[in-house]
Amino acid sequence: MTASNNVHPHEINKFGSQAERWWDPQGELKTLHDINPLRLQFIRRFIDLKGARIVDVGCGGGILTEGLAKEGADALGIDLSAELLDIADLHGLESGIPTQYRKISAEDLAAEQPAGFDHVTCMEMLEHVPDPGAIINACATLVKPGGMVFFSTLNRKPKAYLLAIVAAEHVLKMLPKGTHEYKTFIKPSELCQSARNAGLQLSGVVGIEYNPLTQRFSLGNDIDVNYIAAFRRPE
Ligand SMILES: C[S@@+](CC[C@H](N)C(=O)[O-])C[C@H]1O[C@@H](n2cnc3c(N)ncnc32)[C@H](O)[C@@H]1O
Repeated sequence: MTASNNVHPHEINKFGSQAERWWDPQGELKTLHDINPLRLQFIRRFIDLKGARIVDVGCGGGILTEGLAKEGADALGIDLSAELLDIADLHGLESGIPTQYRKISAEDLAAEQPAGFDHVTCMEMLEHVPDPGAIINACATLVKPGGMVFFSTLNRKPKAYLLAIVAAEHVLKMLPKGTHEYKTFIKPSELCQSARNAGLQLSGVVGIEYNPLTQRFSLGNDIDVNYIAAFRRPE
């Protein structure tokens, strides 16, 4: 599979159609807003963001990219949705937080700038592409030796089907219907195997847990649903 066809156009259109509501913290993307501080908290366990050159792969409207830049990173967000990149740019202008965005695939950026970044983030994106392994390879190429790569995704477990699709999309309506497809979810063992094949070493993994009573997310040991994994590219 090449970079140009490692994309589901319907996924790009689906997320692009949500562009105008992307930055509404109570809107359709509320979950991404709610988990963003937790993602940053996990990332900070491994790296110093200040001055670090980071590429955020599949950045969407820039929720994480801006969060990284706010903490002093030199952050570039890449995505294939022009609508989302426009919204990300616009939000950056409004917030005054300096960020850059480009419409380019991870694979093409990796060919253009191998080892061009101190660290790489790729959150909630792998389950939306035909060949996640190719994205993992590209991320491993983009990072400098000694740098970290962070992936988050959904675990292919019945519990994730029940919570991330049945509950979140249909019962609690936290996410728009059709956001996720169970068969695209990725087991931590599969993510680790692909990352190992790409030359990355696992440094840590954490679950993002949801408590329906408090309606709050937290980091924890339960990786059955949504999880973040940190990998290092050896020197
Ligand atoms: C669920 S959103 C996650 C956005 C962002 N990473 C976050 O977590 O805040 C998935 C994003 O992946 C992007 N995407 C899907 N396929 C892609 C591809 N092949 N290359 C780059 N971005 C892609 C979509 O346009 C969308 O912005």
